[in-house]
Amino acid sequence: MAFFTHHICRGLSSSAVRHVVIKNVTIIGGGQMGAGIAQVAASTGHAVTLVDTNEDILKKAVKGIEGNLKRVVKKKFADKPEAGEEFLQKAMQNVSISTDAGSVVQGTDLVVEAIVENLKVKQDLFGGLDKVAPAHTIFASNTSSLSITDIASSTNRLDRFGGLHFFNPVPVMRLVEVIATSSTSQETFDSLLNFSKMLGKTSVSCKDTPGFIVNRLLLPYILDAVRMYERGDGSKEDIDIAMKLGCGYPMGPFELSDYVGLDTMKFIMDGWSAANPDNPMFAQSEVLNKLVAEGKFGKKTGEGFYKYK
Ligand SMILES: CCCCCCC[C@H](O)CC(=O)SCCNC(=O)CCNC(=O)[C@H](O)C(C)(C)COP(=O)([O-])OP(=O)([O-])OC[C@H]1O[C@@H](n2cnc3c(N)ncnc32)[C@H](O)[C@@H]1OP(=O)([O-])[O-]
Ligand SMILES: NC(=O)c1ccc[n+]([C@@H]2O[C@H](COP(=O)([O-])OP(=O)(O)OC[C@H]3O[C@@H](n4cnc5c(N)ncnc54)[C@H](O)[C@@H]3O)[C@@H](O)[C@H]2O)c1
Repeated sequence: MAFFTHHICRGLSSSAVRHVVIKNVTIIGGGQMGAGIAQVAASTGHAVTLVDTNEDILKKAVKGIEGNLKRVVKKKFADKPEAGEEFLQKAMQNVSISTDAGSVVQGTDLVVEAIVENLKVKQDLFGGLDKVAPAHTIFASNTSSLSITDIASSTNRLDRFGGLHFFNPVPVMRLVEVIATSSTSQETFDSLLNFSKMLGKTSVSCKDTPGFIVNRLLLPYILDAVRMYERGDGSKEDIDIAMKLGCGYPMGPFELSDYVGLDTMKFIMDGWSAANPDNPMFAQSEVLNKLVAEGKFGKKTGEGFYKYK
């Protein structure tokens, strides 16, 4: 009931409350999610700096963004190739890269973090950035499963901190979950909603609860599929076919796991298992542990539940 009232209040007051106009965005983490968020933000007119500790990953991300945009342009501007070329040039000019987050946040309105799913690493990153980012800068995490409140606790800007949970692949998936903690200001919440709208996404919000809406429902489904496979009740191929043809899902649970990344999936599981040690849902999975130990993280490494080479 408390949540309902809170939610309505946010909705009613949103038109009256000012929001920060987000023009300059720093995205930290140049992997699948960071690159996707950068692509969408750059192609909707935002000046984007993509940051990663690994320069090769940044180069790969920029190449990937350009390749994706070329595909989009070819389709969207089929009758107007010049306008398409101009769109591509503008979007690519909006993207710059850096390996030093601290030096680029000076001029940024919003930091979106999409680094490894580890609380301590995220806290260290935000704690450091909090000391150097301008006062008006909003911080947001793209975490799949961690508490936004816990991540924000490493900073002194609890009112300017929220969750922006995008879905993979970002350019295609239309949803963003916008999460306010009990300390997030209305202005910050509205700014994040407005930013999501500017990216062309539909947003939903919920309390800062484990997995928010989508992953709270998706995680048990995927883990049940893994247990079913481990028990030998069905092959992974048949389980995938069943969920695609029986439910109309675009990917089966094993294809989706490989797509998300088995390393990320294990980070999520381990985090929830530590928080809920008695819940059998989060018990260790032998199959998942083995694949991750072998460096088979799914599509991004060429092998996971399936081979992609
Ligand atoms: C235990 C833990 C479990 C929880 C994990 C949680 C993880 C996380 O927090 C939440 C998630 O994200 S959950 C995950 C949520 N995600 C899901 O559930 C995803 C489920 N899968 C899907 O929706 C579809 O299989 C895809 C959209 C991936 C591919 O579609 P398809 O029909 O099989 O193949 P297609 O015909 O080739 O592509 C169609 C169009 O998409 C375009 N495109 C494709 N990839 C692209 C990229 N990387 N970039 C840009 N664009 C890309 C492509 O160009 C084409 O565009 P066009 O304009 O039409 O020519
Ligand atoms: N993969 C998905 O489907 C998905 C969907 C939604 C949300 N998420 C979340 O998004 C985040 C990133 O996931 P991903 O799939 O893009 O991971 P990824 O492994 O593809 O990319 C993570 C990137 O972060 C970089 N990195 C790590 N620590 C860093 C630091 N301190 N500073 C700068 N860069 C750093 C790594 O070099 C890597 O390139 C995670 O929190 C994940 O839970 C993932």
